[in-house]
Order: sequence, then structure tokens, then C-alpha cells
Amino acid sequence: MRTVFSNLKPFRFAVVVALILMFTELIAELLQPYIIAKIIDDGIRQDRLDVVYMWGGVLLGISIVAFGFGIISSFFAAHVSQSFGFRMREQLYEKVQRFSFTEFGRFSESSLITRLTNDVMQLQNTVFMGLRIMLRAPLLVIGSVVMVFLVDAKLALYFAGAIPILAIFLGWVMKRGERLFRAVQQQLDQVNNVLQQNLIGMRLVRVFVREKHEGDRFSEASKGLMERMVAALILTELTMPVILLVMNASVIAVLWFGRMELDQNGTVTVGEIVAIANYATRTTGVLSLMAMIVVNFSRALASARRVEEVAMTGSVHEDKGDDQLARKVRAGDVEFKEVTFQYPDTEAPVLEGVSFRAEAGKMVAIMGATGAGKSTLLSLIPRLYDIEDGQVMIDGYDAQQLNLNRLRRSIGYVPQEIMLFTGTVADNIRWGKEEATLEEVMDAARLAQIHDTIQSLPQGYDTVVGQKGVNLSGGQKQRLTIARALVRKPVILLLDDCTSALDVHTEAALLAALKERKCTIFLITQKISATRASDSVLLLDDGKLLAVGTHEELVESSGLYRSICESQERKAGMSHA
Ligand SMILES: Nc1ncnc2c1ncn2[C@@H]1O[C@H](COP(=O)(O)OP(=O)(O)OP(=O)(O)O)[C@@H](O)[C@H]1O
Repeated sequence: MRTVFSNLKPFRFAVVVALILMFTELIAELLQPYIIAKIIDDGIRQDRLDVVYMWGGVLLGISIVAFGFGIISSFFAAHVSQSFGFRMREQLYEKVQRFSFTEFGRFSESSLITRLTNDVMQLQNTVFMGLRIMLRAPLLVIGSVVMVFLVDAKLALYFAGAIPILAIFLGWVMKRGERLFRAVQQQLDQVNNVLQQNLIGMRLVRVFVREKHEGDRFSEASKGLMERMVAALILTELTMPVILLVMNASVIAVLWFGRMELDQNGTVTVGEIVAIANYATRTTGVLSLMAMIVVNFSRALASARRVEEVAMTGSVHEDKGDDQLARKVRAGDVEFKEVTFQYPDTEAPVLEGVSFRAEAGKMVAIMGATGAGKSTLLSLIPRLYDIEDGQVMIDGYDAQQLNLNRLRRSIGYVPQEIMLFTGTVADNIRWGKEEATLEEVMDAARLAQIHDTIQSLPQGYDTVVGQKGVNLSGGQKQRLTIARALVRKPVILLLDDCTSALDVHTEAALLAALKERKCTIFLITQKISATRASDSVLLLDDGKLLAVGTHEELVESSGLYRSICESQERKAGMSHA
């Protein structure tokens, strides 16, 4: 809670102004019933029109002040709450950007989205309410109790007696509400999750005719949300009648005993009874409002905990790598020394005692069955994960000692899953190097064998591609992502099985062009045509490096490699026949 609300600190001044204005508005409001009592008792009942005018004028003046201050206070409250939300979202976004992949694994994508949007919005609303009514409501109740005691202490007891009962009740509501709303927010994660998966996998859903299955999954998640929301709303709806019941009983008691006092002892005036009843009805109104605030606050508590979980994650991961050392990475010589790596949530190592050296400027193909650890090996070069056993050396420096951002700037990476951003083709390539000129963008596209295709698009490099590049074929998208990696002129280029959708000729042209680039290239591939074009091949099997060498050497030395070659040649032979 404290971490979350510490974001209000920069707006201290506006918070104080909003609170002062709110207090002034509150005092003006509290004086109104007292003045009405004066008008009745000293003016109307004494036939003193001048007194009525005087107090009437004061009442009018106070109402105008309350109105004006109310508006200005609202303005400050809106400014503070929106700025707080903005700051909170920025802070969380930055935090998530700095998450290690292990930390990323702790939250689902949809949950992070809900936390950064919906949960922050709940907190934002609560800050606004806090500055406008959340403090005002209890103060108004306390102020009313004080005023009622000033008017008539005996009658005040009937009114004030109800307050502790309601305070205990609202405390219970808040505790229970937090639990119920936490469940609501968690279920909202679930709904977003199902929806996100459905939208991303829409093609798959259609082809597999899984609309009904997906529809059922969504309905189930949505129904869960409805049920949890209803449970929370029942609590909300229960709160209001309880408050009204207790407070109306107290108003009746004031009127009943007030009348008895008036008739029997005459120690109380009509104006005083009207004032106390007025304070009691106002308090009832405020308490009904408080019921809403309490529910809102309990929801904000649930959201604050969720937001805090994100804010408190990963604070220890400041990179301490050496920037000067990382600047010296120019050649791209990569060496793995007895590298053993295990994901935090797996029981056995995914890579075990892997050692090899890729000389600067060489092309290294990585081959192996699915799940052998190829992508994992690649991800250790830009330090997406830190290793605990062994060393990854880059140009002779231990990668752990190098400044992370600087190191990553010298690496080009094309992941297995194609990801294009909304924008033009040029924007997508330039994503790899913001300041790249159009000439550099075109050079990268030429190297990636996609320049001619881009030229034939309706607006060439200015053609807009969708978030997933829907208007491009799989192979075109792959080459566009390769161009994006090439535009930054990397020292080391990591290609994670991203030539799979290319035909043999395009792939051969691409690999030949890449070899000209003189950067160290790691290419995950299943194709013998690609391993043949490489300077050396790493054959991985179940996390272990089974064989290293050129294509010819492996044909000689590795039975597994030979059998892969034979099976691919057989297939090629059959398709030619
Ligand atoms: N983030 C992760 N957390 C836990 N385990 C993981 C993670 N990523 C991969 N693994 C596991 O590590 C092993 C190696 O995965 P990796 O993706 O490196 O294999 P791969 O050889 O690239 O496979 P493919 O060719 O299918 O892409 C697999 O058993 C996989 O289940």
C-alpha cells in the first residue's frame, strides 16, 4: 500500500490544496443546519424579519463559498488522481521492461495488462474519491456529531449511538469486500487471458473448428467474473439498507424523544429538533455514500496489492556490467565454456556442460531435435537468462561482466515467433535502429532478400503492415524480421529457426548474402541445405552437445547427423521423382 501511494508524493501541494478546500467546503456545509435553526428560532418564531434576512444572507454566502470551493477542490482532485494514475502506469511499465525472464514467468501477460490498466484505474478512482469524499464523509459524520452535541447533548445521544454500530459494520464490509474484489480482479485476468489467446490464435481456432470450444471457455471465464461480481455486489447492496435502517431509527428516536422533551420540560426548541433531525438526515446521506466508498476502497485495496506485487518484483536486478568493456565487443567471437543451464521452474538442466567456440565472422548452424535446447542456447548469448555454471565469453570477456544494454546493442536477434508492429514496412525495419536512414533500411532489406517484394507493395516501404503483418506471407514476414535485425549492423546475429518458411533458393541467397556481412551468425535450422552452407554445425541432443564440426566432418563422425542427412536427401529425391 505504502509503495503504491508513495506515488502521490510529487503532488503534495495539490493534495494539500484539495484537502484545505474540501475542509472549508465541509465547514460551510456543517454550519448550514445550525443557521437554519437560528432562522427558525430567532427569526420566524420571534417575528423578526431582519434576523431572517441576516441569517438568510449568511446562509446564501456560505452556500456560494461551499459551491465555489467544491468545484476548485474537484479540479485539484481530478488533476492529482489522473497524474497519480499516469505515474503509476509509467512506473509499472518501466518495471516490467526491466523484468528478467524468470520474473516475467511469475505473471501471465493478461494479468500484467489488467494490473497496468484496470487495477491502476481502481486506484486512480480511489485517490479522486479520497480527495473529494472519502475523507469528507467521516469528517462530516464526526462534525455532525459534534454539532449535534453543541445543539442538545441529551438528544444527541440518540443520534450518536448509531455511529459506533455502523463503524463496526463498515469495517467488516471493508475486510470482506477486499477478499471478494481480489477474486473479481483475478477472474478479470482470466477473462482477458482467454480473450487474448482467442484473438491471437483466431486462424487456428477457425481451421480446427474450435469456435464452440473457445466460446465455452470464454463463457465459463465470463460467467465466473459475473458470479464473483454478483457476490461482491450483494455485499454492496446489503450495506445501504443496513445503514438506512439504523440511521432512520435514530432520526425517529430524535423526533420522538425531542417531542417528549418539548412537551414535558421545554428544554429544547423546535429549531433545535429540526437542526438535529437535519444533521441526522445529512449524516444518513453521507453514510450511504460511505457505503459506496467503503466498497470502492476495499476494491482499491485488492488492486493495490496486485499492483504492488508488480512494483516489488525485480528490484534487485540492476545491471552492474561494465560499459567500457562491452564497448570493446567488436569482432563477435563467442565461446561457451562448460555451460550448464536450468530454468528456475525446471527440475533438470536444459543445457549440460556445453563447450564450443564460434570464431568471429563465422556462420554456425545449430541442429537438434525439438526441445534439445537450441533456443535456450541462443538466448544465453544476449543474456536473456543468466547462467550459474560455466561461462559465455564474448570477444574474450565474460558476458556476465558486460553491460547488458551495450552488449545487446551489438546483437541482432530474430526470434522463432514472428512479431511485427503496427506501422509501415520501413518503421518495422527501423525498429532495429531508430536513427537508420532510408538507405540503411533498404540495404538491410536487400540483404534479407525482401527489397524487391517491398518495392512491389502498393506503397513500397510506406505500406502499413498490421500488428501481425497480416498482409504479408509467412516467408515475407520472416525476411522482414531478419532485415530488422540486420539494420543495426550487429556483431553477432542470432537466427532462431527463422528461415523455415523460405524456399531453398531464397534461403541460399539469404545465407550467401549474410556471409558477406562478416558478423558471427548463429542459425537454428533443421535443413541440411543450411548446415551445408555454414562454417560449422553444433548438433544438440537433449541439452548436450553431441557433435561439433563442419558438415563434412559430421557426416563422417556422427551417426545421428548422417541419418538426418539421409532422411532429408531421401525426401528430396522422392519429391523430385
Ligand atoms: N521459459 C522456460 N521455462 C522453463 N522451461 C523452458 C522454458 N523454455 C524452454 N523450456 C524447456 O527447455 C527445453 C529446451 O527448450 P528450447 O526451446 O531451448 O528447445 P529447442 O531445441 O529450441 O526446441 P524447438 O526446436 O522446439 O524450438 C524444453 O524441454 C523446454 O520445455
